[in-house]
Amino acid sequence: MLVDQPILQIRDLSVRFGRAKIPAVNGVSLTVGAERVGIVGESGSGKSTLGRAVMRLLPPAARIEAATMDFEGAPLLTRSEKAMRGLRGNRMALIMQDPRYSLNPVLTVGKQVAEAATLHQKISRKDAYALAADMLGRVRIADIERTMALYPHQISGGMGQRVMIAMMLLSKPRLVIADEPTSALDVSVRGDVLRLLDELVRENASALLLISHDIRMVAAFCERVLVMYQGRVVETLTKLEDAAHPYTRGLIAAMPDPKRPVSRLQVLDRRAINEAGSAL
Ligand SMILES: Nc1ncnc2c1ncn2[C@@H]1O[C@H](COP(=O)(O)OP(=O)(O)OP(=O)(O)O)[C@@H](O)[C@H]1O
Repeated sequence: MLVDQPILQIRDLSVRFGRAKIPAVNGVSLTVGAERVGIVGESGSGKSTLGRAVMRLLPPAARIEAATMDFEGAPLLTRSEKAMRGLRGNRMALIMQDPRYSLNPVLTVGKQVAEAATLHQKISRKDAYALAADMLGRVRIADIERTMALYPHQISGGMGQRVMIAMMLLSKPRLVIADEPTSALDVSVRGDVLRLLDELVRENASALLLISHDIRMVAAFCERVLVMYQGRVVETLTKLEDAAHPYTRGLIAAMPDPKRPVSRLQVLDRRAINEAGSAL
C-alpha cells in the first residue's frame, strides 16, 4: 500500500563501474511507500549495487545516473556528502549480511546503542544506557547487562542483527535497506530477525527493501518482489505462482521448497532466459 508521497521514487537508474560496457544496474524504476519490497536475483544481478546507489555508498569509480532518485520527495543525487552522512543511519539505514562490520569494533554494544540514543534525543548518559537496555530488551536479547559489556566480535551474527535493529528503533529510519540480513545466520534465528525487522518498519511506517537471493523467503515476507537479471528488473511479482519469466522460474526451482523434497537441482537455462529478456 502506498502512502500519498512515496518514500523512495526511482526512475531509470543506471550504475556503471569504471569502463564496464554493461551497467551493473540498467534502467531500473521503482516506487516504494510504507511497504516491504523484495529484490531478488542471482549473484551479480545488481541487487546490492541498487541498494548502495540509493544510500550513495558506492566507490568513486561508480557512475550513477537517474531521471529521478528522490527520498521523501527530495533528490538524492544532488545532495552533498555531508547531507548524505546526515541521512545515513538516521532517516535511511542499511543492514548488511554481517552486522559486525556495521558496528563499531572498539565500542561495547551498550556504549554504541546508548550513543545512538543520545544522537536522537537530549538525555543524560545514565538515561541513554537505560534506554539502550530497554531497546535491547525489545529486540529480545535475553542477558541484557552481559551483552551490553561485550564488543561486536564477541557476539553472534543473530545478536548483531538484533543490536542493529535496536539502534534503528531509536533512530526510526523511513527507509531500511536490508542486504542479505539473514543469510549468515543460523536457520533457527532467521525468522526471529525477520519478525523484528517487520516490527521495526511497521512501527515507523517505513519502507523496507529486502535484498536476497532467496526468492521463496522474500516472497513469503514482502508485499512485492522485483526480480533482477543482468542489472534489469525483469519481473515484479506479488506471489510466486504468477512468475512468468523463465529466469524467475529458474530461481524458484533453484531454491529448495521446505514443503517439497527436491530430487534434482534445477539449472538455469541461459538461452531461454536471454530469449525471454530480449522479448521484454
Ligand atoms: N566495486 C565494484 N567495482 C566494479 N564492479 C563492481 C563493483 N561492485 C559490483 N560490481 C559489479 O556489478 C555487478 C553487480 O554486482 P552486485 O554486487 O550488485 O550484484 P548482486 O546481485 O548484489 O550479487 P551478490 O548476490 O553476489 O551480492 C557485478 O557484475 C559486479 O561484478
